[in-house]
Amino acid sequence: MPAPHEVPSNLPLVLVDHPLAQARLSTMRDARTDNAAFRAALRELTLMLIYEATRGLSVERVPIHTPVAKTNAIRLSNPPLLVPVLRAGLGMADQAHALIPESQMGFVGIARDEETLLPTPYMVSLPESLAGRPVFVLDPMLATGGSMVHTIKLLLARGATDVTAICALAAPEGLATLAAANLGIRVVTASIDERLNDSGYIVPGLGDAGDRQFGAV
Ligand SMILES: O=P(O)(O)OC[C@H]1O[C@H](OP(=O)(O)OP(=O)(O)O)[C@H](O)[C@@H]1O
Ligand SMILES: O=c1cc[nH]c(=O)[nH]1
Ligand SMILES: [Mg+2]
Repeated sequence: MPAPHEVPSNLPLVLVDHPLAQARLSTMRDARTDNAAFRAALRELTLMLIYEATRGLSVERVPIHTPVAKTNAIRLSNPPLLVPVLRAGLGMADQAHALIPESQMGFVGIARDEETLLPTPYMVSLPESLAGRPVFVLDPMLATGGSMVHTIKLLLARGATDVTAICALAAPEGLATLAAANLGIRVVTASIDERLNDSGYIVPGLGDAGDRQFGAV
């Protein structure tokens, strides 16, 4: 495993360490934050993560008139498919869609087995072909990396070649798993935390991101 904050060299990573992003993440980390405030902080953090993730997307120029003169409008020429990983990724979906309203959305449902820590998929709703389309996977937590690797393999099997994993926070172990899987993706996250504990939770982390938003199941 890499030491904390060491990023595997074959895994492009954008660390969104802006103070406003760190403030929202701190609200999410605080055990006193209730479900509603947690959801609000995740929405706001998602705005900043998507802002950074979209920075390099291709754009096209379309002639328009302002009230004063002719100019070129700029719009995304190939908007990403948004793929929230249920449940916890649902809390990022609306905000991402609000920022990129022309995007389509697919869905993947995975629950981690808390004994084995292996991903247990229960739902896939994705377009047949993803060739030529950027894809943003939305999941607040990258812990062991098992759920993210499973999701990305579903996307690659449909022809995706441009995948970005967008996470509120990531464990070094999960980044190492992604790098070892060599899937050719990039990661956008607001934090690389210290480690996983014996139960597979991110430390210091924020607990169970699904439960913190929607209640325990
Ligand atoms: O990297 P991993 O070790 O696979 O863990 C990360 C997964 O755990 C959480 O989901 P969880 O399984 O708790 O499901 P939930 O969103 O329904 O709570 C989280 O949202 C990720 O999908
Ligand atoms: O810390 C963790 C690890 C996996 N999933 C979560 O929701 N939190
Ligand atoms: Mg959960």
